[in-house]
Amino acid sequence: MAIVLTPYWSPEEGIQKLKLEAQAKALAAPGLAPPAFSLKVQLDRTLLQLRSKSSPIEKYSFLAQLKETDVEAFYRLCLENMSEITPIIYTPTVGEACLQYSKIYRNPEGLFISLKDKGRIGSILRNWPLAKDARISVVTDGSRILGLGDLGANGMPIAVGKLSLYVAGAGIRPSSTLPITLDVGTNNSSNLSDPLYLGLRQRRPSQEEYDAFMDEFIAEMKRVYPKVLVQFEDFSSDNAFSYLTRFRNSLPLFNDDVQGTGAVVLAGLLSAARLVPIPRNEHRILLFGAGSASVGVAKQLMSFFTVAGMSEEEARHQIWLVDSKGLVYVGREGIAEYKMYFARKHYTGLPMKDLSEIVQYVKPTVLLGLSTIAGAFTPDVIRLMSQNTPRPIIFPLSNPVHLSECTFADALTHSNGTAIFASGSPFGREVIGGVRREAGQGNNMYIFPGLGLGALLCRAKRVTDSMVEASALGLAGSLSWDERALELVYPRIERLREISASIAVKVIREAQKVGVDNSTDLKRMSDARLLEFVKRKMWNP
Ligand SMILES: NC(=O)C1=CN([C@@H]2O[C@H](COP(=O)(O)OP(=O)(O)OC[C@H]3O[C@@H](n4cnc5c(N)ncnc54)[C@H](OP(=O)(O)O)[C@@H]3O)[C@@H](O)[C@H]2O)C=CC1
Ligand SMILES: CC(=O)C(=O)O
Ligand SMILES: [Mg+2]
Repeated sequence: MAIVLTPYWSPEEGIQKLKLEAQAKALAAPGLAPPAFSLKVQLDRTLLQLRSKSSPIEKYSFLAQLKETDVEAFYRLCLENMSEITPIIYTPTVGEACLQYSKIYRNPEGLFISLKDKGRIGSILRNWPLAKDARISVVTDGSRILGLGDLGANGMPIAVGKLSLYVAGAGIRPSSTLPITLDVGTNNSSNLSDPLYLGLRQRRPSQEEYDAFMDEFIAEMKRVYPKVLVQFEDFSSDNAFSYLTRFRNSLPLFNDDVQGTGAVVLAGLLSAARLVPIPRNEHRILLFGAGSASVGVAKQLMSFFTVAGMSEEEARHQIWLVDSKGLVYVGREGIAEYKMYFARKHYTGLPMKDLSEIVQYVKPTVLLGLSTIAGAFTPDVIRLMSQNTPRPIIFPLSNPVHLSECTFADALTHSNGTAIFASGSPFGREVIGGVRREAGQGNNMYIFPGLGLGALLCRAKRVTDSMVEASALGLAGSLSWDERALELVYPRIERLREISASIAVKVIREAQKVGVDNSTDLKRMSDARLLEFVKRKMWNP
C-alpha cells in the first residue's frame, strides 16, 4: 500500500506564496516597513549585499536564500543583471554548489525520489506543495553532473538552476517548476563516506532494477502531472540515450544534454560559418569527447551539411569523434553502441590517440570539446587548427569553467586572433592586436527555456527532433545587427527572454506542422500575433 507522507510545506499554496503574502501584508501595514523603504532601492541594496560576498559559493547561498524568502525579488534581480547572476545560479558556480551540497544544504528546493520509494512514487509526487501548477520538471539522477562525474543526490542544484533559467529566461511561472532528483544511489565513494551526504548510502543498482524504477517514475509523472514536460538532465551517457528513446513517446520529454546541446551548437556553428570564407561542404568537424553531449551534437550537426544539399552519407563523412581511447573507427574494439554511427568506416591505420596527431590527420575546420579534459586543446593543437583554415572554429564546451578544453585567451593567442570561440561556461573579454573580443557561451541554456516554453504553450504531446532543430534555427536567426558586427556567434544573455520568445514561436510552428500540438487557437494566429501571445504569457516578477 502506498504510504502518504505529510508534505513539509502547506499543501495548498506552498511556502513561497505564504511568505509573499506575509511580506505584502508587512509592507501594507504601517510600521512594519521602514519609512523610506522602496522596492526599487531594496533591489539595489540586495545587489550590494550580493556583491559584498567574497566567494562565488557564498553568493550562491545568498541567492538561494533570497529565492526562498522573496521569489519576486530574486527573479527581478536575475532579470536586471543576467550576465552577473547567471554564472552564480548556473555554470560554473552551480557545479561548486553540487560538490558542496552536503555542507550548504538548508531547505528542500525540489523533490527527492529514491529507490526506496519504489511502489509509492505517485504519492511522493503528490507531496510537491505546488502540485496543481507543475508544468515543467527538470529531472536528474546525478550520475554525471556537468563534467564533475557521479554526485548522486547532490545533483539537486543543477535541476534547481536549470529551472531558475526557465523562469528568468522564458517567463515560466516559478510555481510551475518542479525540480526532481532521482536518488538511485551513487558510485561516488567520497559521497558514500561523507557523514553529511544527503542521499542513499548505496551504490547504483543493476540496470534491470533501475529500468523498473524509471518505468514507474514516468508512468506516475504522467498520471499525477498530465500536463508536465520533462527535461532529463545530466544522466550518464548510456542511460541518457536509452531513457530518451524509452520515454520520449510517453510524454513530452527531451534530454537537454543530448538534444539541447546539439541545438545550441548547430546554432553557433551556423553563425560562425558565416565568418569563414570557405564553402559549407568543405568544413570538417572534429568532436573531442564522445559521450551523450558529443554524440547528440554530432547528430544535430548533420543538418549543417544536409541543408546545404549534401546527402546523409556525405554529411557523416565530414564528422569525426575522439573518445578516451582515441579516434573512433569501425574495427576498434569495444565501441559503445551510441558512438557507432559516427565510427569512421574506412580508417585502416594504427589507433590514433594524440590530439595533435589527430588534428594533423583530420585537418578539421571546427574543433568541439565535450570531454571534461581541461587544457586538452593545447597551444600546439590550436596552432595546427590555424593551419587548416583562415578562421578556426574552436568551441571548448565542457563545464564548469575549470574543465574547459582551453581558455579564450589561449585560443586567441595561439591562433593569432583568428579563432572563432565559444565555451560552455562564461569567459570574459580579451584584447588581441588592439581589438576587443568577446567570448560566446555555447551552452544549452540558450535553447531549453524557449523549447520548453513553446512545447508547453502549444500543449505538445511530444518533443520531436524537428522541434529541437527548429529551436536551433530560431536561435541562429536571433543575432542582432550589432552582435553580428562584433562577430558574436551567440546573442548576449541579457536578451534571453526575447530570444526564448522567438524560439518558442519556431517550436510551436514546427509542432503544428508535424501534428503534435494541441491548441487550435494558436494555429490561426499570424507569426507576429503568435510572438505577442508568447510574450504575454511570460511571467514577470
Ligand atoms: N556546453 C554545454 O551546453 C554542455 C556541455 N556539456 C559538457 O560536456 C562534457 C561531457 O558531457 P557528457 O558527454 O555527458 O559526458 P561523458 O562523460 O559521457 O563524456 C565524456 C567523453 O569524453 C571522453 N574522454 C574522457 N577522457 C578523454 C580523453 N583523455 N581524451 C579524449 N576523450 C576523453 C570520454 O571517452 P569514453 O567514451 O571513452 O569514456 C567520453 O566520450 C561535460 O563537461 C559537460 O559539462 C554537456 C552538456 C551541455
Ligand atoms: C550545460 C549542461 O547541461 C552540462 O554541462 O551538462
Ligand atoms: Mg547538463
